[in-house]
Amino acid sequence: MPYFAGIDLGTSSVKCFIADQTGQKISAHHVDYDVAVPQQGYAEQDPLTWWSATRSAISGALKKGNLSGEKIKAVGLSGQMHGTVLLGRKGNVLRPAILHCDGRAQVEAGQLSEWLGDSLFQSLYNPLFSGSQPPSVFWVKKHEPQLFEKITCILLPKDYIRYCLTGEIGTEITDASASLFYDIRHGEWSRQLLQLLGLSQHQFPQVSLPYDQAGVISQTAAAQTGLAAGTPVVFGAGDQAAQLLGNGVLKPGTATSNIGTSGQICTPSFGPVWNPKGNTNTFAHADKGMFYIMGAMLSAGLSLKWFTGQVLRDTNYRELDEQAAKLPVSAKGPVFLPYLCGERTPHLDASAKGVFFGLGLEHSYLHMYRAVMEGVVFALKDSMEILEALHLPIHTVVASGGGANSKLWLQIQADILGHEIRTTSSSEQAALGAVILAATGSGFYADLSQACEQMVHPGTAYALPDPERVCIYQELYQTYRALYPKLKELY
Ligand SMILES: Nc1ncnc2c1ncn2[C@@H]1O[C@H](COP(=O)(O)OP(=O)(O)O)[C@@H](O)[C@H]1O
Ligand SMILES: O=C(CO)[C@@H](O)[C@H](O)COP(=O)(O)O
Repeated sequence: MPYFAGIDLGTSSVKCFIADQTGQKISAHHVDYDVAVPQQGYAEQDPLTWWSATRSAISGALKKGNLSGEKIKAVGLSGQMHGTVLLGRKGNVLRPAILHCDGRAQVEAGQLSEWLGDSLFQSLYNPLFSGSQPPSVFWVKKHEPQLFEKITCILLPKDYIRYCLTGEIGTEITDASASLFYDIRHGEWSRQLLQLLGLSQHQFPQVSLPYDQAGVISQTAAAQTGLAAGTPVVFGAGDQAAQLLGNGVLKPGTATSNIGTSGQICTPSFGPVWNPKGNTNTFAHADKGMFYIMGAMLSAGLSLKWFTGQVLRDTNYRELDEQAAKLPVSAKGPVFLPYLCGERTPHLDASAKGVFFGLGLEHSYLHMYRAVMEGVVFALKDSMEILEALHLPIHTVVASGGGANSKLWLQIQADILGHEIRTTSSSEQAALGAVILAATGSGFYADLSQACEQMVHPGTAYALPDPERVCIYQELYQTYRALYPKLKELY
């Protein structure tokens, strides 16, 4: 039976997931890394650390499954989006990557948006935000001008890993459209932005389809990973398109509620959706011609990781979940605002900060633990409400990302979002999406729909909204919503 490998380069870890043609997990291994914060609001990772972690994740997965590299018929990729990897003339990394959650370039995002006005917004379909590529590159131009002059190539995170695996430079439409250098309306790298920043088309990779073959595993990468030289590698997709795919969500009507390091509500559409308020994103989906619309928060799983790691100093989620689930839900709070790194949807404010509101002597660490989970879901509800106001049909919600491992968090999502929450059988949805791209690109399936039918299966975990808790959370959500406008000035 043929096996396929999917590599998902997350913000907290890189995962290598090996599956057979039915999507069944054969083996998986992940390697964690940190986000460097050299100054307040900055978020960086060294691409060389990604590559070394990816090598270990691949060789670890092969070893755990007792597999030789020859068993893997094709490799696909998924990865954190929007971030900026800068390469020099010899393909050398010029500086640490500036990540999607980096808040340093808020001024630059504002300046570019102001100078280029509505025509830029209309061609990108998305507002620029700090952490997306154009403001980050503009920041480099202003603050590191000598380094800026050395830039030969601007890449997205997972595209750097593919370059290490194959020696070939390239990108694909899901990640290109989310770089915010790509003019969705005209289907090319934005001439306006390139001209303004003094960049040329040659500094950007060619844009392919996610399931196209990008190259093969090189001799060097084979020696470093255990994969066989010559194994086909497909381009892959940005992690939101990949997790949609790994959940089998290709058509409108279903949304994913993703709690990874960051969090997103995403739903497919047949074309880009124009949102004049600019507080959602419209990016290309993995299937040719399809799009998805997304509301994105910055600190989802990260909020819980921060609270358990830095405050409780106890990361036993299972035990904490069990105890917190016993507390009655109360409309009196406390309420947590999960803006630890600023926020994207709906506020687009890199200066926003995390807050616990309404603490009293009656509250314990468990109330705070659950408030963190609730605050994350309130932020996802903000996104859901905007998508619904844009008349996007959402009949079914599928939970995704590391947060879907928590039964309590699934229930909180059902009660706050007011939808039944389903899951799929895989706990590595974005990596499974990368596997699906590999299986389709290597000709094993005719198209992505057929691959999803065969490789994505319903999970046993689900949660139904409880009418009483739904009412209590509606009240608490009003408090949550009222807090940001009152605090904005103080931030
Ligand atoms: N059992 C669990 N209970 C609650 N949260 C969990 C659990 N397992 C993972 N998580 C959350 O999932 C997050 C990681 O999700 P993941 O999708 O792996 O992130 P990324 O792709 O960004 O690396 C963690 O930060 C943590 O908050
Ligand atoms: O920023 C976005 C989507 O806009 C995220 O999808 C990032 O790409 C990172 O995802 P995680 O590592 O948090 O899962």
